Order: sequence, then structure tokens, then C-alpha cells
Amino acid sequence: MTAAKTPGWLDWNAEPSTPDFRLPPGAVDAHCHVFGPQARFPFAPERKYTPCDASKEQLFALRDHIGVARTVIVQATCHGADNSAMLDAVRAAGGRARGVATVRPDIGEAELRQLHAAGVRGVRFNFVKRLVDAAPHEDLSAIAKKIAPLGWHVVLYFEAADLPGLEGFFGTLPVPLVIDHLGRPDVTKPVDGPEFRRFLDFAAAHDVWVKVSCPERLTVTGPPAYADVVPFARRVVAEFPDRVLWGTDWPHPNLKQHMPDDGLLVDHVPRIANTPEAQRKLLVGNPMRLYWPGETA
Ligand SMILES: O=C(O)/C=C(\C=C(/O)C(=O)O)C(=O)O
Repeated sequence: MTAAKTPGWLDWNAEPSTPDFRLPPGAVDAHCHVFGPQARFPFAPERKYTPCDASKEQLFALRDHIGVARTVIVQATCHGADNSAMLDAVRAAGGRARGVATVRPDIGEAELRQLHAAGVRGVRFNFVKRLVDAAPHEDLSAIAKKIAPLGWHVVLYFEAADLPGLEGFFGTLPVPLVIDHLGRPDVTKPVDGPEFRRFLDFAAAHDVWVKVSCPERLTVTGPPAYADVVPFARRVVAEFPDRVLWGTDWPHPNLKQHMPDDGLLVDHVPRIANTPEAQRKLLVGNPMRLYWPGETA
């Protein structure tokens, strides 16, 4: 018995355009997911939404269509701490994928080593209230301490308005930090305003990595240019050229107004990283250093 998709949630675009922008050789999609198929990989009972299926085969077809060489497959909340769909996809990618998992604080060293051997290199802490019930900080601290010896990092997903209440805790985590989707800024506020400056100052103070992904989630002015998001992404690329990452966020869960064309998301890249050097760092050098250290793209 498969669960019905959350009403009103859009399906991912099955016919993405061919990008005009050619990704450089070795480009990495540093943020994407697999969902199910739920007949084989059921969704978590505690989830707050039910997506449509989005299989590893469909992810790899998109990867090849837009010219990406490697993917970082991030555990989504719809699968909770059951990482089996993500692990199945990472293992099937033949070294061309890494994983970011969701784990519980009681996870043991043996299981962490199995995840590492499978290609996992980080865990995700999600603070977006519409997605999860917040975990106690002591549980997250316990996880961070357990993953530190493996050289893993923590991927953080939060709303910008919640950063003031979270940044103190983030500063205690003994591992590198990676922030999803620009820290979800309110793009109706000025890019030079105090809110985004606080985010930039936090990012600088803690040497965090920042994903300049998901313009489609942040925009008010809408596709295809996502013009209101561009200044925020450009500022992060300019201030942290060696610690920015890019991803499609395919299959784009929880979108109701519009579903992006992943080909156009690729064409968004040169608007935010406007030199070949900046593009190579964003798309190749930075993600390779974080997820495939010591390997060549
Ligand atoms: O896919 C994303 O990164 C964004 C979302 C969902 C999740 O991250 C998730 O369910 O784990 C969202 O904003 O709804």
C-alpha cells in the first residue's frame, strides 16, 4: 500500500530543458535527493509531507542530461533516519555520489563506519519547523561528537529568522558546517541589510560552507530569472569563493506555486558566479575538496 502524495505538491519536471550554460567537466550537484520508490523504500511514518517517487535512475538521468559528473545525495525528512534509499543510490553511482545522512543520537561507531564505507560524509540537522519537530540540542551535539573522528561535516537547514536563536549552538559543533540554500534569506529585505549581514558575519566567523541553491524556494519575483535571489547568491559567492557549493535540489519537494526546470537552474549559475574561475570553484573545486578530498574531478 503506497501513501498518496501530499495534495497540492507539484511533481518534479520530467522534461527539463537542455541548459544553455555548459557545466565545466567534473561538475558536482552538491544537493539533491532520492525519494523511494516507496514500494521498496517506504517513507517515514513521522514525515510531514509525502512526495512523489523520485528514483536513483531518474536522478542519474537528470545528472547526465544537465552535464553533472557527481552528486551529493542528501537525506530528506520524508525518509526520516531510514537512509536506505539514499545509500542504495550512493552505492549504485560507482564512486560518483556521496551521501549526507540523518542519524539518531544513539547510533553506534560500527554503523557510522558502515555509512562511511558506503560513501556518507556528513549528517543533516534540519530546523525548518514545517519539516521536522526540532531535536534537542544535546542530541545533536552527541551526534556531532560521534561523527567528528570520521572527518564528516554537519549540513544545517534553517530559516533565516531562526539564526539568532541557533547561531550560538551552531558555534559549539566541533565539525565543519554546511548551510543549505543561502540560509533561506528573506529576499524582500535589502541584501545589505542587517539580517543578511548577520548571516554573512556568522558564515565568516565559523568558516562555514554555503550552498547557493534553491532560488526557486526563496524568490518572490519568480522564474525564470529569480532576479530577487541573485544579489544574495552573488554576495555569498563573492565573500566565500572557496566555500560555496551548488545543487539542483532535485526532485524539489514541497513546491506548490511552480516547479523549476532543472535546465534553467543550470542557466542560473553564471548569473551568480560570473567568471570561469568562480564557476569552477563553485561547481568543481569546492565540492571535490569537501566530498572527494585528494581525488581529481
Ligand atoms: O529539499 C530541500 O532541501 C528543501 C526542503 C525539504 C527538505 O530539505 C527535506 O524534506 O529534507 C523544503 O524546503 O521543503
